[in-house]
Amino acid sequence: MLSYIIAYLTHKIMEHLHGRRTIVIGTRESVLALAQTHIVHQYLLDNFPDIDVKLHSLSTSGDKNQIQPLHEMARKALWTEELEDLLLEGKVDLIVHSLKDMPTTLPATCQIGAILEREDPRDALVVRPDLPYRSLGELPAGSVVGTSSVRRMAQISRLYPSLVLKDMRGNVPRRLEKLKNNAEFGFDALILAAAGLHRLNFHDQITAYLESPEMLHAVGQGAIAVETRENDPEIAALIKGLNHGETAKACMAERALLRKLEGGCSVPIGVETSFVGEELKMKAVVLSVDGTQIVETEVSQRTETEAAADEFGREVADKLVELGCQPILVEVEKKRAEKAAADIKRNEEGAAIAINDDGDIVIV
Ligand SMILES: NCc1[nH]cc(CCC(=O)O)c1CC(=O)O
Repeated sequence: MLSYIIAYLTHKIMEHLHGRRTIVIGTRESVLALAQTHIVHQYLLDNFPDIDVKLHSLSTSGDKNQIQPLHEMARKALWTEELEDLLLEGKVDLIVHSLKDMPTTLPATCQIGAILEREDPRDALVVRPDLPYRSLGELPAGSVVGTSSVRRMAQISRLYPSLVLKDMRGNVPRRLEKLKNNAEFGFDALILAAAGLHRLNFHDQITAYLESPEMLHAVGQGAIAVETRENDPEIAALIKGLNHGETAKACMAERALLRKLEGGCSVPIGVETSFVGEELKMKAVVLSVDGTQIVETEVSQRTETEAAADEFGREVADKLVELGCQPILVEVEKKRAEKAAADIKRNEEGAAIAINDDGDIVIV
């Protein structure tokens, strides 16, 4: 902690000596991360012409081959914590993230400073261009669907048990390439977040949008978050205008739900939220990994503040517990623990763990 403070103060003094204010934005290096960062960068340039804005991009542990040795402990935070260190040291002043990739609990003294207006939060189906099928339901038995999200897998297995789910990794453009190269990779379709495809101008690749009751999306999907230091009024003032009230409230509610249910392990949880006037409506689902067990609910509540949204998310979590989701959570946790034990053994023989699309932990 002391080293952060010293690094931060040194940085501030140097800046003072140089006169003009420079803001540094921290980001991952993926094309999607850079496209999202560009939105924030442009906003700052347009609204604060007297400030210099620089980018500091980093290939985070989560990005590097998307594979980590087990001793590194695969955690969702692998995507975020190296950038958070830079933030606390004052080497960057704000970080632009996909909210979906952020853990529900942030390090002390970091906070979400703004959440931008949500892009389309739905998942999208991309069918290989030479195939005629237009929906998951049209795909013939045995078709191979690529995704590495347990949430997507569980929901597809439940409705379409004859489809074959196969892990698909890599950044968004790479996944689209793998889909087209059937001879080498053997995929017939893949599922990606619509938001990522839209932001990279891949609208024309989308075969169909998936939504409830077929598929609920991940918590925070489609939203961009700006992470800042707590007690940094200067940066807070610069980014305030980026916050979109309804998106922030909907996402706070989703994150509160997940925080209450996840208990440290990754569970197939899907959500769908929308504002109808001042009423926030939330659909939420908890599934077993194979999709055979499901608990779902839909609740609406007047939600005027972020604190109320947080409270609402926790209430929806309680409702899911009342409806009996606990055995599913316990089962998922048990399987995870068994798998972890087996994998420690495998790791001794050289296996590794990786982080998938929704920040879940998988062994490869
Ligand atoms: N971890 C991958 C990730 N993180 C955010 C997005 C898409 C953009 C978003 O959901 O906001 C994606 C790719 C995907 O799931 O297809």
